[in-house]
Amino acid sequence: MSRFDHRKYTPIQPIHKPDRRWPNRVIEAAPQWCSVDLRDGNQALIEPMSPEQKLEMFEMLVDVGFKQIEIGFPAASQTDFDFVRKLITEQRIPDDVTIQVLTQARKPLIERTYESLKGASRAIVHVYNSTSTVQREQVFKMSREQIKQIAVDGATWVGEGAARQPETDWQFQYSPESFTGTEVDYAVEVCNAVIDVWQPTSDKKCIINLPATVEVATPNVYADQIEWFCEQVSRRDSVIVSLHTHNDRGCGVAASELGVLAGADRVEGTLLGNGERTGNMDIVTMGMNMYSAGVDPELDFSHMDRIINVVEKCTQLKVHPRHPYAGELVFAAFSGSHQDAINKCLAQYQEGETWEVAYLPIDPRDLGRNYQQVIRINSQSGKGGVAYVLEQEHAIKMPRWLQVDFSPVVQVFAEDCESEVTADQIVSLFEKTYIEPDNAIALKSYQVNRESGLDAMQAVLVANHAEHPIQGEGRGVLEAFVSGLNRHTQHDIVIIEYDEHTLGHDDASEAIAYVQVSVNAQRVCGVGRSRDILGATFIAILNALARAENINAMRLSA
Ligand SMILES: CC(=O)SCCNC(=O)CCNC(=O)[C@H](O)C(C)(C)COP(=O)(O)OP(=O)(O)OC[C@H]1O[C@@H](n2cnc3c(N)ncnc32)[C@H](O)[C@@H]1OP(=O)(O)O
Ligand SMILES: CC(C)C(=O)C(=O)O
Repeated sequence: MSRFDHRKYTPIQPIHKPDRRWPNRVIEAAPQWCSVDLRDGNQALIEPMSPEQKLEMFEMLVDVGFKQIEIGFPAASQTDFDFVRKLITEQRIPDDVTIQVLTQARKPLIERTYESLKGASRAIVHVYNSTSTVQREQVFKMSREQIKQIAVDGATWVGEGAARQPETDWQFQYSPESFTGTEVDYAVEVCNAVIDVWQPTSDKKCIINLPATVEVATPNVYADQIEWFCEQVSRRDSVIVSLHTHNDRGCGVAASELGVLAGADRVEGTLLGNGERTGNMDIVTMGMNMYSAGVDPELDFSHMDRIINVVEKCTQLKVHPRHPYAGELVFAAFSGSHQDAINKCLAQYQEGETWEVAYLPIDPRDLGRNYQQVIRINSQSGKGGVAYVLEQEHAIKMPRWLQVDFSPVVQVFAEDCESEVTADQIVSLFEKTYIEPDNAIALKSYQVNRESGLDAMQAVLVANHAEHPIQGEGRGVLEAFVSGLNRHTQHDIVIIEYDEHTLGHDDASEAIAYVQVSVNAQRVCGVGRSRDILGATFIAILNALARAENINAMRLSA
């Protein structure tokens, strides 16, 4: 018998709410954000953060723009207690930032919590107890009334503690922990009892935080619960409804997004989603989802690499390379058709316009990334990507016919090395293929005379350590050069395509010339580089000829 048996599990029963309104809404403004990196994030770590790490994280959260930060569970450990004290006594809390601390609904813990907060100018005291059926029946082994009483007692002790320290501007927060596993009418009943104790007003609101402590259903079920709660809770205009979702089913962000549509005012989460088990809902993703829809998240993620660096350092967990908006690979395109589309869209994009670039939901530069990291080359890449890399990294603007010619060269190389091909490897492949082919024929000197519209040219070529003087005529220098080559080599060389540009912007810049020639009916490309554009073109033709000779083992005749 397999142990893999889904009949062991039962689905969560959604609430009946045919009048739901949230599906017709869109998010148009940022919710109040609260970072719980230093509490829920911290409590889930293999090694909780050191005081130095906590401070570094706190300062980064402030810089990102959080106005509410849950800084710990001061009654739980001396480290957390001391950290709260440090922030307060060293006056490290900016005037527009409110610290929040968590406590169980137990009197000694609440008293210790207030002790940690002495001297704070403002603080949110967050008290919780579990209300779900599983916790009531199996953990606490208490009735609904008894569980409600824990909440009411907790709220009372929180109120009393605040009254003893009137110098601080207090706000109270209550979480019916495991809300999503709680009958929603019972959750409202418990929260209303807490609200009755605290007597909030529209000027002095309390926060009711509704956690998906463990994510157990699709996000629409959570949204229905939130909308229903918002309709039923007492003193709605005096209550800030807050969300706290986890990611057990991979929908933590979606649940918070739908919860906001359903009427919530506030969202708790962590940067990049660290937290218990699969993590807390990721505020970077939710904020950037808003940003990419043209809504100001009121958080600044422009220095994403700093955020990643601090989060990785403090959590000792690596950010996944495919993590939304932040991962190393999320703006990288390896596949040919994606590169082609990105390349074409970026070429048309003008600074200041609405962003519409295929395959790039946002402009990577907004997060401190650059376009160089966008197009990356492996065996799945196409000509556009390779051309993009050469242009970005080395100012080489291959004409389309050369892109077509070069792409298979890179592909074979990528297949052979079975890994990503770097920009340096691409440029050296390019040089080896077109600029420095084996048995290259060098241009030692040349001279052009123009008389009555006819160019006569003489040049000295060097191949296999021997000099080869050539001379030719034509209605243009290139024709004259090719006629000299044809005469000397007995080949039939015809220029099919030609392009050139400078590699820089000053007089000292080199020119680069690209040619496609037919050598005895075989098409072959060559590239030449020189301070002199004419010389660059002759070199390009000679390199094409050398490549044709290599292919056919022909040799320049004496
Ligand atoms: C979903 C969440 O993330 S909630 C936050 C969870 N975070 C943490 O727990 C991290 C910090 N916690 C701790 O370090 C410890 O739990 C402490 C120091 C706070 C308390 O430790 P202990 O006193 O050993 O108690 P413990 O946490 O094991 O709790 C068990 C007891 O408290 C009761 N309890 C648990 N939670 C609560 C609560 N929120 N309110 C009231 N009582 C509670 C339990 O019923 C149990 O009672 P019992 O001893 O009579 O059976
Ligand atoms: C204390 C509460 C808000 C919590 O962390 C949770 O339920 O996940």
